[in-house]
Amino acid sequence: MDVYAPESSFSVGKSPLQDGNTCLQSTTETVGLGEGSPKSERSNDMFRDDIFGESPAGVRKSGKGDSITVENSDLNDNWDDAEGYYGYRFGEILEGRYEIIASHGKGVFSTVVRAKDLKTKSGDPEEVAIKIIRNNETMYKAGLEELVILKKLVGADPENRRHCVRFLSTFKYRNHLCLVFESLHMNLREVLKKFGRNIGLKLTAVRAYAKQLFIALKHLKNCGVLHCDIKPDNMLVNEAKNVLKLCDFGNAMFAGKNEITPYLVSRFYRAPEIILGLTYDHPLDIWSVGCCLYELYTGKVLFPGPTNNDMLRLHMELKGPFPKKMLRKGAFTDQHFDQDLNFLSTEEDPVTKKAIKRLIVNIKPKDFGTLITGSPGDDPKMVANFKDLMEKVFFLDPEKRLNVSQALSHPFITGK
Ligand SMILES: Nc1ncnc2c1ncn2[C@@H]1O[C@H](COP(=O)(O)OP(=O)(O)OP(=O)(O)O)[C@@H](O)[C@H]1O
Repeated sequence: MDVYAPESSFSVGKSPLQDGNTCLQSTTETVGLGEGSPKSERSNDMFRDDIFGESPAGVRKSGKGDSITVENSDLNDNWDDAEGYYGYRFGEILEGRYEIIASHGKGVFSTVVRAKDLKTKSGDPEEVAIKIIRNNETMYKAGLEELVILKKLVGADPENRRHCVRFLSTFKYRNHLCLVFESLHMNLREVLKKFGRNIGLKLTAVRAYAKQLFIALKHLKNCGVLHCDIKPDNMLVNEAKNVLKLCDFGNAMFAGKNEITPYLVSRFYRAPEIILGLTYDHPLDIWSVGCCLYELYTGKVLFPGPTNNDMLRLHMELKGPFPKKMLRKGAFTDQHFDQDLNFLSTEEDPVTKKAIKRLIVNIKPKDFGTLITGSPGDDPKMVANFKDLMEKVFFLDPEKRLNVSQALSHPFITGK
């Protein structure tokens, strides 16, 4: 299989019943939900709120959106709400060119709208997505950083084959930085909700998405970019759901000497090197992709820790104790381990309700096989290959973790 070959159509749900739409089993483009494709459900998704770090509003590098109380920089701008989100209207034309037709979603950092580009080269209107950054100095600056990364990624992919959402242009409108992208249909959190709640997607769909994600990661690596916020919410698919693109480069940074912070990446998808305070690099994104692939296949979060300390315990319950060498290098190791490098679980005393530390020794790793059992109809060889890929992605030590080139040539991806 040519890993760079475009994807043909496939169905995503595990069974016709579960899909609630028998069309999903066909290989035609009627795979979508048809009329009234869902507007993003992100803003009222309780689950989504829970995946952020200890900090209430998630983590943005350079303080971007990290529990920031946003002061509207210009209270005379009565088109903004109190939090600096732009109060757009349907039918409104931005930049004399983009007519807003629907909403795509809302994040900590922006509102994303669907718009018609009325000034295309061909003369036919085309749909675009416009990310309207909140009117706030910190977010504006962060938006400019995102722009630098987007330009780098698009410049290095002239043929649009690397599965990163296509950045088209930028403009400033009523004090908001606006980023224009190709418009996609829905994010994978929504796909999972619609087609795979609690039971996940078909392994063939997971494989197709995995391949495209690794192509995106390879592109990021070639450009020296770390995404730092890979999660199903930041993966978009087209209407046929056979093309996936990575989006939201708002946390992305160039690899190199970056600030050590225990809250980078949404918590469930956060690699152990981040939590322990080691230097980090491309393997951190591989870890997040691994968490997402497991979640896509099973419909369940692999490491649903409510705190960083719980996350480390869950990591060890799957993979066994951390290598001592790794722990010795961590800037935050002493928050979670004693002097002899035994794990200290932070728990609530049932009587006093105060936080106490409990020493945990002899943590035994699980066999990944018990977590991935395969679903009826799955090719056993493909299931075995998937397990093997997962085992290699979840090396606690980032230096031993599967790298993106190895991932692209892994039998689960190549089918060989
Ligand atoms: N090009 C696009 N096409 C379709 N939908 C999109 C597009 N870009 C973004 N969206 C939708 O808008 C949501 C928010 O986008 P994005 O993550 O870039 O914004 P954000 O403000 O940085 O959010 P977050 O709070 O997650 O960091 C996405 O999860 C997705 O549902």
